[in-house]
Amino acid sequence: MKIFSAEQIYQADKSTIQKEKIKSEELMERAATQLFEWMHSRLRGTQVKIQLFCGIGNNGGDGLVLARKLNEHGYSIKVYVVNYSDKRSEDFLLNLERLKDGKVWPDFINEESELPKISPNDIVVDAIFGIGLNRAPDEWVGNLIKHINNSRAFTLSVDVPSGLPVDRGPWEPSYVINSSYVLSFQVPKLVFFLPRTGVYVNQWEILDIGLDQDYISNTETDFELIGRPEVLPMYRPRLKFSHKGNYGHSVIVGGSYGKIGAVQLAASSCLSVGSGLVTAFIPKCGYNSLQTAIPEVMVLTGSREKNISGIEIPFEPSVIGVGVGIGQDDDTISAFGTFLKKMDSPMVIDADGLNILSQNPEMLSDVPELSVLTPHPKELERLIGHWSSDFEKLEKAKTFAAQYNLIVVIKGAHTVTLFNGKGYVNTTGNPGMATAGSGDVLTGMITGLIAQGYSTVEASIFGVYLHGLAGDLAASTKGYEALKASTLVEHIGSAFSELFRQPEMEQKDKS
Ligand SMILES: NC(=O)C1=CN([C@@H]2O[C@H](COP(=O)(O)OP(=O)(O)OC[C@H]3O[C@@H](n4cnc5c(N)ncnc54)[C@H](OP(=O)(O)O)[C@@H]3O)[C@@H](O)[C@H]2O)[C@H](O)CC1
Ligand SMILES: [K+]
Repeated sequence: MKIFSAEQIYQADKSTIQKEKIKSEELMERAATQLFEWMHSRLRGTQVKIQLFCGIGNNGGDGLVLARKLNEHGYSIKVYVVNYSDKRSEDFLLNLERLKDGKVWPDFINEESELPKISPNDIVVDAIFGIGLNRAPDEWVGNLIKHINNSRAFTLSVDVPSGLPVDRGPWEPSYVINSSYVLSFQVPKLVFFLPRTGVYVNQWEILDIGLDQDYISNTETDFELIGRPEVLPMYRPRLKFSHKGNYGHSVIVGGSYGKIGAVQLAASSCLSVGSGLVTAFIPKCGYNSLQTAIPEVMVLTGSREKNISGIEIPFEPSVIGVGVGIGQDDDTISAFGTFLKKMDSPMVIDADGLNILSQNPEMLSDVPELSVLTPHPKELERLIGHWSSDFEKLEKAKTFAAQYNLIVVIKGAHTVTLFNGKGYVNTTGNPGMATAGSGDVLTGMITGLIAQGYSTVEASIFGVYLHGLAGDLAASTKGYEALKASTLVEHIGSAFSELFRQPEMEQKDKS
């Protein structure tokens, strides 16, 4: 699903109004009707107090229409207009009159007003600011937002949490609504998925308000949300008359004394995702344990006992996953540098492989083009430097990826794969996956997919999605805390099956 910028959403708005020959107020009515139906289908007339805080723009206008409809259906409502500007939108004004026609008179809140009482049992509708927010809210508006947050009432945000800009980090982090639920019009917003801004969104849902489909399908976006519909077309079915030679030979290079398990996890994930053959290159100390743990994996060792000091692969691998558990011994660093120079196969570089690159940036130009780097935020910071917002991080990482013609997979709650100026935002996974070895599993999975002929970017997007799905399936039986990286590997097969589960079966499961 495409993730539009605010500008593109306004454009979609305009295009819908022109094409359908409707007025903007009708689109607002349509949007707010969706809001009302969402609430009404859940509340079914419950007499809970609903406090609606409406700004003076179109986000506030949506709130006023919703208030009118709730009132018409007998709900107990209280409406406040947060009067932060004289520049009220036309549709706001029109709907203010319509609300008054229904004998609902809002209280106007300004700088001098007392903060209204909000009980934790109330429902707050947050329609103060939408995607039009373009500067820091005034202090008194910020204080109102803090007051709403402190009330602990269930807070339903219209389109976006108020105070959260959609194309940058917030000016003042405490002046943003902590939304219990965001009902976002037509498209998800990027800020829902980024670590510093996603924290304001507990849950979100899209409301389809029928914006122009032609505009939506013909417009290129900088970011895309990756769900099942996006990954299914990437899947490469295995052919009946194929053999292991058709599915590539992966090499996993890594490990050091005490960290052979990292290679074990990567190699077994690589096999489980379908790589035809897998060879591991490790220091001698890991030979017995690795051969015993995974009989399917072939093992090559270097000359040293405890770490890698030279890497010789006596064949041309389809792909190389390198860095897991490799350590940062001086000899390992120079072995890694030499290896990068002589190899042409695409690589998936993780962990200390990345740390070696950040300390020896001259090596970056030797990384084969279109290889994949899989940093977690700390490793990324070592590679690209500090950032002050998620947006700056994404821009810097995009520039870095373009400079070396690489794919950068920024791991996190919503892992973002960056390639060719575009970001692919993953939707699977859970906090149980924040555990030792989880990254090694991802490295193995992406490597194994590349071995089978997936392009490196598809392998990254698909691998990240499957890894998260395996984690979700594992968590459904194990819970978050007990989830181990090896449990992820065990669930890779079910993750593939889950991809092809029919919607009817899902329905049946729910009943
Ligand atoms: N296509 C859709 O998704 C539809 C969305 N709708 C809703 O419309 C809002 C966007 O409405 P808009 O009026 O453009 O913007 P806001 O309501 O977010 O803000 C109103 C104005 O407030 C001014 N502003 C911005 N920041 C501040 C601030 N910190 N303090 C004071 N005032 C501020 C700004 O105007 P200026 O001229 O003063 O800059 C804003 O324009 C969207 O989120 C949806 O809820 C439609 O209802 C249906 C279609
Ligand atoms: K809002």
